[in-house]
Parts: sequence; structure tokens; C-alpha cells
Amino acid sequence: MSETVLPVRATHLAKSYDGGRLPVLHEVSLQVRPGEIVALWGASGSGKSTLLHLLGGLDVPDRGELSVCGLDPRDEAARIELRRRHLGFVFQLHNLIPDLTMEENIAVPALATGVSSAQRTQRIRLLAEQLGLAHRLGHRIQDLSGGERQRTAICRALMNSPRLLLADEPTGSLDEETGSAVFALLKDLAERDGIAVVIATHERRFAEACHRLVRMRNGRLAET
Ligand SMILES: Nc1ncnc2c1ncn2[C@@H]1O[C@H](COP(=O)(O)OP(=O)(O)OP(=O)(O)O)[C@@H](O)[C@H]1O
Repeated sequence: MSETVLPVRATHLAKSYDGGRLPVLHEVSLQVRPGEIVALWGASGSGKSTLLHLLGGLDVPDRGELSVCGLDPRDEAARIELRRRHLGFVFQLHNLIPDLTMEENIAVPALATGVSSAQRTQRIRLLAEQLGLAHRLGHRIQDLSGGERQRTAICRALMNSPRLLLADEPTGSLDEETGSAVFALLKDLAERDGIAVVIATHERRFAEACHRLVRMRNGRLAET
């Protein structure tokens, strides 16, 4: 990615629900550079998930300018390209398919990209080793611990080598120790692999350990 193409460049984004009756985001501007881990920190209902959804093309802003890895997620073709090649999303409740194995779950994003099954298997093994999951690849999701599930979700999000990882309360369902391990992993991805990471969290200790803490309050950003 050239230096001018930032993973996130959002300017004056606004979003409301309920036909405009429920304004949720106001004048939100945010830039994220490669290798940077940025926390969106704020109380429940402050708009963190809504902003992540806009960045990930899961929802569209009412107003403002948005470029994600040089593409506009409002455009459908760009959205498909983003999901296939540039973007990984980690949800609070992992959203894995419980009946499938860890390996099958991690493989899902690669199914639409046309990579060979040999390349797919190689990539899954590499990621699983990096995240300490190699010994569990054949297990079904329902048989895994919360921390293993969340690390599996991170593997799945990394499957297509994204430049930007969006993580919505990735530690929210985990105990303190497991949550710390998952957070350390996300920070490592930014610092070691140059992936831009945006993490929504209400946990102050994680927000403060990020490179940048952006506070959200009533749908507005205040950088600290
Ligand atoms: N699809 C929707 N339709 C209507 N209102 C919504 C929708 N999504 C979110 N909201 C509302 O927008 C506001 C912001 O929600 P959002 O989920 O972005 O906050 P959050 O900071 O991520 O909260 P939490 O930490 O609880 O996940 C809330 O009042 C929420 O009820």
C-alpha cells in the first residue's frame, strides 16, 4: 500500500437510525495508519459498533467521506473487494459455525478467493501455529474454550492477509487472563505484521495499551 493510501480515512461521518430520528454518529473523522492499533473507547451506546460497521461496509453512513484501504465501502464492488482482500472483522461473540471444525471455520473467507485447497491448508496451518491453535484444528467449535474460539475468529479474520483488522469488543466475553492474551495478540499483529487494527472496547486497560485512544461519547470522537 502506498503511503498516501491509509487503511482508514473517514471525514465528517454521520449516521442515524429510525429514519433519522435516532442520530448515533456526528461529524466523526478518523485516520488510521498501517501498523497502528487504535482503541475506540466509550460507554455502551456511544456508537463504537456503529462506527466499526461503517468502516467494515456492514452499514453505510448518511453523510461524510470514507475511504478504507483506498476503497469506498458504499460501493458494492468495492465492498466485496474489501472483504476478500483487505479487511478482517472480529466480533464480540466470534460468529463461528459451531458444527464445523476450527479448520473449516478458518477456511471460510478463502472459499470465495479462488486460492487452491493446498494453499488454503498451508495458510491455515501457519496461522494456527502463530496463534497457538495448531493442536486443535480438527476440533469442532462447540468443543473449544472461549479463548480458543476468539483466537479462531482472529485466525479467520486474518485468512486473506488483511491490511485492516476491525475488532468489536474482542475480549468482552473472556476472563481477564484470556482477554489479556487475545489483546496482546492483536497488538502484536499491528507491531509485527504492520496490520492496522481498530478495536472497540469499554475496557480502559486495553484502550490505554493501544497506540492511540479515541474516546467516543454520544456519537462524537475526542482523541486523548
Ligand atoms: N440497527 C440499529 N437500529 C436502531 N438503533 C441502533 C441500531 N444499531 C445501533 N443502534 C443504536 O445506536 C446507538 C449506538 O449503538 P452502538 O452499538 O454503536 O454502541 P456501542 O458503543 O457499540 O455500544 P456497546 O458497547 O453496548 O456495544 C445505541 O443507542 C443503539 O441502540
